[in-house]
Amino acid sequence: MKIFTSTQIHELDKYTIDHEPVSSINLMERAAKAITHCIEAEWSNRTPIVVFAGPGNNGGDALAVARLLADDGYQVSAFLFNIHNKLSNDCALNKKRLIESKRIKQFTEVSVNFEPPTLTPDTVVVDGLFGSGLNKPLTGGFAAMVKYLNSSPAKVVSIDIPSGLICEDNTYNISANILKADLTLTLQQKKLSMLMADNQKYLGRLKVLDIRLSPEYIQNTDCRYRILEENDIRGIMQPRDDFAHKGSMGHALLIAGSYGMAGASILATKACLRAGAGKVTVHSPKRNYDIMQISVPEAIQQMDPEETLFSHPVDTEPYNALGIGPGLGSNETTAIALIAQIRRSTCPLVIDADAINILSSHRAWMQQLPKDIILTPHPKELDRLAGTTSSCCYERLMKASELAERLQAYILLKGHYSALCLPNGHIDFNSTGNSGMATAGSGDVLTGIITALLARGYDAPSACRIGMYLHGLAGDLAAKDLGKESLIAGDIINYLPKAFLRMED
Ligand SMILES: NC(=O)C1=CN([C@@H]2O[C@H](COP(=O)(O)OP(=O)(O)OC[C@H]3O[C@@H](n4cnc5c(N)ncnc54)[C@H](O)[C@@H]3O)[C@@H](O)[C@H]2O)[C@@H](O)CC1
Ligand SMILES: [K+]
Repeated sequence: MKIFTSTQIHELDKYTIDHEPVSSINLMERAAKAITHCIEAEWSNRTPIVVFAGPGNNGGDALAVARLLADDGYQVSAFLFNIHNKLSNDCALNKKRLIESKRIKQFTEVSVNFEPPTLTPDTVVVDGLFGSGLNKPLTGGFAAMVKYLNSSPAKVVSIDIPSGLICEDNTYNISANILKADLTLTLQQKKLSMLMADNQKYLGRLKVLDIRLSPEYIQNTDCRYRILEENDIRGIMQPRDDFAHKGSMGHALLIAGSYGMAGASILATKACLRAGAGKVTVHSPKRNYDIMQISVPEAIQQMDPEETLFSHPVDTEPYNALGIGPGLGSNETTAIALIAQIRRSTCPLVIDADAINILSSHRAWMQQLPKDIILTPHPKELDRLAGTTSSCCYERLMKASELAERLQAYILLKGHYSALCLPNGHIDFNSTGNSGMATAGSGDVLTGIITALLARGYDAPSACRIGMYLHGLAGDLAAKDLGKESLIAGDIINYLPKAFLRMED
């Protein structure tokens, strides 16, 4: 699913009007009907409804919803905020239609003073103050209104987007001036800000309503952001060749696990095997030999000359991909071995965990990273790597994207909607996964999976897309059986076969 920017949404709206063709007022009626339908499915007509409409088309939607609900027997009061005496055409037309329909209990147009109504816990507020046209944070009277609604006991349904939340960049927005909805009914597609962890508190439950905007525009318009769905992944997954043998399915090398951190290398290695690599070699310090041999008998052991850490880069000639970092530690000897390893590697590379932390504390080395390298930081690792301390998810995402462009690398920023930042500035969001996967070792599993896919011959973007999707899907399947609370990284590996099976259906 493509994620359009607010500018593109505006164009999509216009294109639909011109090409379907449909008049803009009828398109608004279509949206209003879909919204009304959802509200009626949730609340009976004994529910008092208070509608807050702004001066633009979001307000137009809200006034149309007010009329439709009143027509269906709901007790509706509506407030239209027209402080600059300027309404969009369709908002003005819907104001006229609402007044003419006469079913409404109360309609108030606010130009200067606003006497807030009493909102009871059983009231449903329909928020149509601002939608995708909001281009700066709310201030003054509108900010005060949001605060009043946020402190009221009423349930809030936001049309398109909670008022005050901007579709893309909320870096300088003020949390108190953004409405906290209980239900957000967004039109046609999710907005970028809805994918950010720090904005979830405003959305409540989120539903996407299809209002049949031009499929042609949607298909033909290039888009910086998209959410990867099952079909996108099915489209790039290759069937396993009937004549495959272990030599043709790729030989993956993992350099992982210092003494005391063998678990990370065990998880990455098992995941790599389960993700279908023909052969997996794992390089670890001598003292981890027994535990590795016992835990993953399917893997080939390669021992570092050091007892407790990674110290010697290896020849990557025999391997088709290298994953490095899980449980590696950040000892200076390891740091020097890491950069030497990166320099001499001739195969595709995945850099994770401690390997990322080492690069963060030796930033000059970043210039030596080969093109097309994959980095899989979680937010804190990204902050260290990019040298930022932002608590704003959008700002962090933009930093990750800039870094991906600068390094010509693939940066997979892990999170609920893991974001794959591509060298061309585009960003693909993952749609699988759940909060149960926020557990130690989950990232090591992802590294193992992506390394396997690279070794099997997928290119870097496909390996990242398939890898994060399957990782999340395995987590979802595990959570279905086991619940989220007790999920551990090993469960993700155990459910990886089922995730593959699902994709083969
Ligand atoms: N895009 C689509 O596909 C459709 C959009 N529709 C509705 O149209 C909405 C977008 O309408 P508009 O583009 O008219 O935009 P909005 O209704 O979101 O708001 C636009 C108005 O707000 C003002 N404004 C912007 N930032 C402000 C701020 N910080 N403080 C005060 N005023 C501010 C603008 O000057 C403008 O007057 C959507 O959210 C949706 O609800 C629907 O009618 C149907 C189809
Ligand atoms: K809104």
